[in-house]
Amino acid sequence: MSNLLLTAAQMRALEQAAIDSGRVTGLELMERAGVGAVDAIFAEWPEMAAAPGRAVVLCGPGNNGGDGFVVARVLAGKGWDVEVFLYGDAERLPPDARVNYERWCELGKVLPLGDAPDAIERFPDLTIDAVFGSGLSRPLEASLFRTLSCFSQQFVVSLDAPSGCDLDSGRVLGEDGQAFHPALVIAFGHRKVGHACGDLERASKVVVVDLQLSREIAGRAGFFAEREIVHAVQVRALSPIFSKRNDGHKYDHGHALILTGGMGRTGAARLAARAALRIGAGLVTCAAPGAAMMECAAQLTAVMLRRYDNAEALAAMLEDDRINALCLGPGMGVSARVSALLDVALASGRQVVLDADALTVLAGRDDPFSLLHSKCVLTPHGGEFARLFPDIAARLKAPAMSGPAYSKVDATRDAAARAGCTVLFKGPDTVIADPNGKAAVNSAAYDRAAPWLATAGSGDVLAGIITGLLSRGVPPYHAASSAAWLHLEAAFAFGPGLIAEDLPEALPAVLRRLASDQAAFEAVTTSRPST
Ligand SMILES: NC(=O)C1=CN([C@@H]2O[C@H](COP(=O)(O)OP(=O)(O)OC[C@H]3O[C@@H](n4cnc5c(N)ncnc54)[C@H](O)[C@@H]3O)[C@@H](O)[C@H]2O)[C@@H](O)CC1
Ligand SMILES: Nc1ncnc2c1ncn2[C@@H]1O[C@H](COP(=O)(O)OP(=O)(O)O)[C@@H](O)[C@H]1O
Ligand SMILES: [K+]
Repeated sequence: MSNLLLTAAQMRALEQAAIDSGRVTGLELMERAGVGAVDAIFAEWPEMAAAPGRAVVLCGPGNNGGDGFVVARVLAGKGWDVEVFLYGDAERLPPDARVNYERWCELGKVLPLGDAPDAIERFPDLTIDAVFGSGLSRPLEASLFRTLSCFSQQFVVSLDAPSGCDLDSGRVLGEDGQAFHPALVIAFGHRKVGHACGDLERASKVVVVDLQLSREIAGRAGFFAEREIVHAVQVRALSPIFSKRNDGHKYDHGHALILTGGMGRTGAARLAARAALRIGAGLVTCAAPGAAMMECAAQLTAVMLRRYDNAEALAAMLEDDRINALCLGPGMGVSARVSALLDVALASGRQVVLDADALTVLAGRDDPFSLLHSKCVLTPHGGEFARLFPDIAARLKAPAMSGPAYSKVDATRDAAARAGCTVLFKGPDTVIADPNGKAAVNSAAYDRAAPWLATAGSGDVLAGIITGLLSRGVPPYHAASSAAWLHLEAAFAFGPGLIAEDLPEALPAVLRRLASDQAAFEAVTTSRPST
């Protein structure tokens, strides 16, 4: 599956380019969408393919409705009993949707959508929501939302979008943002940004119907500029950064320095340090204030320990230029002392991960971003993001009243541009952006939902994985996005019951799997006959 996440406008541009190529028409694409949707439904629920049942298809006034008419026709052709309802005026349907409306009218009736709730008494086995897709431009009328909500039973399938949800942001349009929750969403062509972030109900599933646009558009890889593209993060088996050279020395893999808080507050930094070591940093040192040395010494083994009591001591430590990545924030507290440490770390020009309290300290400054540089990574959760970027957070929080709505991806891109460094904005939908507009989403949703990752200290582990990757030479944006993916995979490798300590220990299993995927990939490529 492609890991591109498109905006609605990008999807339209791809479809238009395919149509302009003269090799496919809009009507053919609509047919592919509708036929593919029925295949996807039957793949999801094979019992439906085996025994035709009763379906309700709710169509809207645009091409999403057109897809609905195709689905109705295909289901009827397979022996289903299908009732079709239309929101709006058939005379005003766009041309392709109109053609499919007329084709359906040769087979059955179309009733006004307001009558649809009566159909519930006939116990539909399947409901198709084809009211709005990528063309949603304003909030649903309350009566329409009520009608849709009547169908909130198990087998509701939304074509392209749960109607009412903006596909650029995943946000439900409207003051109260009430969401309609289908069991299955069938995305056409590609997943859209809104399938991976925003308010989408995490229990539903998204599958993609391939519209085979690449057949029509040669060289699609370069279709969009890099800064316009959003990727779903996926660490491929091939990446050399996760394995180590056979002849490497520990210093070839970097030296990460993690600053701890005071006595009784060193756990967060120790978690980060363990994660940095597990991801392959050659050396990891925790630097602790004198009063916290005993506490750290009692807990650390492979992670080394140094003492620092103030900013001068940190500056002296950084004279060792083998230390190539720092992590500040976890458990450090918010004080003038931490602020001074921040200055030293940033002035050193090293790669720096700023997390937790370091972000709060930064946010308290008159000019939070003046010392940041391109080798920094900020890892805010929602609260820290709002402290650092209050106007951006307010814009994201305000009700989305029209589409395309401002998304978490837009917000993270704006934040990264302002900060001049990579920003990783945490949450079930973690977004990573760099100052040039590069952006990716690591979505813990659908088949990758891992709610047990929302546990104290898991963010500290993430900061440690990023620091470890930076120390190994992975550039900031890639370190942050790969770390988000590895962190989630580690949560899966362990499963429910996970606590933060388990995450670093689960990383070897994730790396082992990547290595075996790589071996499998190499076996395929080397056995493939050359042409
Ligand atoms: N362009 C293509 O070639 C293809 C498009 N496809 C389908 O077409 C969809 C996009 O079609 P459209 O651009 O026509 O968009 P939609 O079908 O999502 O709806 C747009 C229409 O709804 C109206 N509208 C928007 N929000 C409204 C609201 N809250 N209340 C009342 N009316 C509202 C708009 O004014 C417009 O008339 C995709 O999601 C996909 O399902 C697929 O058939 C694949 C091929
Ligand atoms: N519902 C969720 N599903 C999956 N991951 C989540 C969820 N909520 C939070 N996370 C992830 O858990 C981590 C929590 O980090 P953070 O908020 O900094 O907490 P802490 O400081 O306690 O470690 C982040 O990586 C975040 O992306
Ligand atoms: K829909």
